[in-house]
Amino acid sequence: MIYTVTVNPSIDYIVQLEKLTLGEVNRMDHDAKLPGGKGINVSRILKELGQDNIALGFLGGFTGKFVEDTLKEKDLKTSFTHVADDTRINVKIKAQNESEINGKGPQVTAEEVAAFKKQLDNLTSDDAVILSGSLVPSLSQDFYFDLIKLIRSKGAQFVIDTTGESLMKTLKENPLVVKPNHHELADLFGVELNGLDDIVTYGKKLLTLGAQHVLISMAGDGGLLITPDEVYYSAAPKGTVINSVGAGDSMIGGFVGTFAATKDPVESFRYGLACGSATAFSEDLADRAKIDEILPAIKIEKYSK
Ligand SMILES: Nc1ncnc2c1ncn2[C@@H]1O[C@H](COP(=O)(O)OP(=O)(O)OP(=O)(O)O)[C@@H](O)[C@H]1O
Ligand SMILES: O=P(O)(O)OC[C@@]1(O)O[C@H](CO)[C@@H](O)[C@@H]1O
Repeated sequence: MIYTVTVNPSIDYIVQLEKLTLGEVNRMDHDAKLPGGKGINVSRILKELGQDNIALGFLGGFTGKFVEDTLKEKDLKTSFTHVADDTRINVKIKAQNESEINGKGPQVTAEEVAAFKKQLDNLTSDDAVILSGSLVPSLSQDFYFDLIKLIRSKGAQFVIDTTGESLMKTLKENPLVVKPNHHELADLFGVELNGLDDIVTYGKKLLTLGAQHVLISMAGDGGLLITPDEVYYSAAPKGTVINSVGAGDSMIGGFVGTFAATKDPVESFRYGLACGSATAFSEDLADRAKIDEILPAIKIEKYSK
């Protein structure tokens, strides 16, 4: 089974207007309320790909109820730990450019954390856990790392979508895949990356440090897959970007869901790219029809310096 963990889910409140003027009353043209949070987005893409999975994490209050009800309507399997405080609302403003205001998230008590962790007690080597998104304020920065040690002690695989020191620290536990974008990769090593050669050089360091596969996403410039044997590159397919929120999560969902089914990293990369772009070209996350429409446009080539 694949489990996703969204410690800090959200309602994503997407607001569209032609122009945002700070300090004025602005009127929106269109809005949408979507269940959000990185792990939840991964779960939704896995479901589109027909990959059985269970979404875990913390949900609370009327906002948490909205998220849970919406996921149930979409027939997703969930097993959230309920908390007293409200799940956050993240505001995504699409105007002249895209701006996001993400909430801090609810307080989570020690009892709630213990109840959540119990769900990982029965993991086996057939399972994979995808940990994604920010932590809530009451949790220590070591929370993910402690979970990873628990997951690895059961022989299960893990994937973590995080950045900076938290990512570096987890590499020695051999994540199935890591997916920094090219800016995050540069920040990770405190360098400026000029072009694909530089990106590959630093991406390979993540393999050396312990990742099993490295995906580097580059938004409209496509992506790279680095395996111990080869490096692959694909440009992004052309299309009209409608809402790129969740493109990175979709890429992870596409990769992990396909890897679980095929164990083929290149095929997984193909689906990762298609899911990422299909989400960028959709109002909400990609659905299966959009993913299938994009797949033929993905052209992967071996990359050599
Ligand atoms: N403008 C775009 N056009 C085509 N494909 C895109 C575009 N933006 C994203 N994608 C696809 O989605 C993948 C992931 O996007 P991106 O690099 O923006 O991830 P990210 O930085 O983790 O995104 P986010 O945090 O917004 O989810 C890209 O590698 C690409 O395949
Ligand atoms: O605040 P975090 O946890 O880093 O990111 C949360 C978030 O921006 O990530 C998803 C897109 O990747 C959205 O659904 C959600 O609002």
